[in-house]
Amino acid sequence: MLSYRQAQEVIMAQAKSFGIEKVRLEASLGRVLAHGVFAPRDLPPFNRAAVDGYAIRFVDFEQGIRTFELEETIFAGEREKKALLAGQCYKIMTGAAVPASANTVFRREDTTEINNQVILNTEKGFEWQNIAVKGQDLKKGALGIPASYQINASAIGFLTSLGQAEVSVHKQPEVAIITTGDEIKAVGEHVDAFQIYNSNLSVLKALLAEYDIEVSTAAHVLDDQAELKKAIAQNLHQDILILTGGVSAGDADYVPEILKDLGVEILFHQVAIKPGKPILCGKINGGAMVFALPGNPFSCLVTFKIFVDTYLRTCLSLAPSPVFKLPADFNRKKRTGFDEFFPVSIKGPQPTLELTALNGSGDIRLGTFSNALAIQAANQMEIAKGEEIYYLPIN
Ligand SMILES: Nc1nc2c(c(=O)[nH]1)N[C@H]1C(S)=C(S)[C@@H](COP(=O)(O)OP(=O)(O)OC[C@H]3O[C@@H](n4cnc5c(N)ncnc54)[C@H](O)[C@@H]3O)O[C@H]1N2
Ligand code: MOO
Repeated sequence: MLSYRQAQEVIMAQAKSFGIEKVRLEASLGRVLAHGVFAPRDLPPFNRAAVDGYAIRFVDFEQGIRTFELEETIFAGEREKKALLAGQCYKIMTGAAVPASANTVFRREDTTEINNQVILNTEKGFEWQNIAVKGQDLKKGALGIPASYQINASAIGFLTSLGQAEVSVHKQPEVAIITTGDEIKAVGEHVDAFQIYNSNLSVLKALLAEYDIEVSTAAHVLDDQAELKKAIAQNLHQDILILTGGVSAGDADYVPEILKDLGVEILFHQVAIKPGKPILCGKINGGAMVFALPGNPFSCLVTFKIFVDTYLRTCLSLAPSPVFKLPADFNRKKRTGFDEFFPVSIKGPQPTLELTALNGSGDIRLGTFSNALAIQAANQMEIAKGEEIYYLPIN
């Protein structure tokens, strides 16, 4: 049986680009830049006053001048009318362009203005004080954001400042989800005593939405071999097909056989992890990468995070999800020789990982009260309180 890292290698070797497209900047949150974006001009584009105050010539200050003639007032977006002469100052507002004749700004609080005279009440001052100098953030022609950057709110702001109305991003894959099981109902449908709601479908849609991926098909199929075969066959042309349930050893666990019958090449079936051992991953020539995730809700979440995520990130040219280390504030023993994943919360001013209650992989609370997935390595049979362990941020 493969370890999850070996399985990730197998998945990464299958990664491919889904192409490149241009999207409006407002619609680009979560998308991954296909090309670097360069600065079309210096940023800031002018010497910008960083405070409300008075702009002077630093040479005047050096020569001991402390009282200045107020020459004119400059608001943000305005150009000055005259250059400063010795002993003169501008009143200037935050965000306004500091004229070329000035190179130091004093805060309003450090001055007294009476009858067009401005008196400095401080002996501290330096050249370019309180000025964001033209090009200090980014020089014209310099790389602003590199390719393979996943666009977040800050980047939307940055790209707007770079004057980008649209950006080239990696195309999203076409993704289909098929959930299986006679016991599964959609919310709103009547549920009998032995039936449950289709939480896996909602979880998978939400996990894909983090990449701004909207699923193209979402179907639920009963444990009926013919129906399941039909539904799978209809979706093998997609870029990614995600199934949940029906991959382990039960009498109604038809997924592996059906996939083989339909010509899907099985890349691996079962990985040495808990939860999520029954996962199957396959691919059809010229068609879908297939992930058959275990039906248990937490297994479904974990296997998405470890495997589907790895595939998506590699295809979209993103680096693998980062893994971090913090001390555990609990003891934990494990019986399997597998890598085990369990929900934890990062807590406290000197952060530690705290266990989140979860009654096994069927617990419908999933990682709701956690923000990380801790990893107990295969060979680490016991975690002692205080020991540093790896975790993957989630939520
Ligand atoms: N004899 C064995 N039995 C099981 C094994 C095994 O190795 N040998 N593996 C166990 C593990 S581990 C898991 S995980 C499950 C995986 O089972 P399946 O992927 O075949 O899934 P199902 O049997 O269809 O369902 C399992 C569980 O999950 C619930 N489920 C299914 N779909 C959904 C959904 N869309 N939303 C919410 N919950 C769902 C389902 O009702 C079951 O309770 O197998 C173990 N058994
Ligand atoms: O190991 Mo299964 O994936 O939890 O219940």
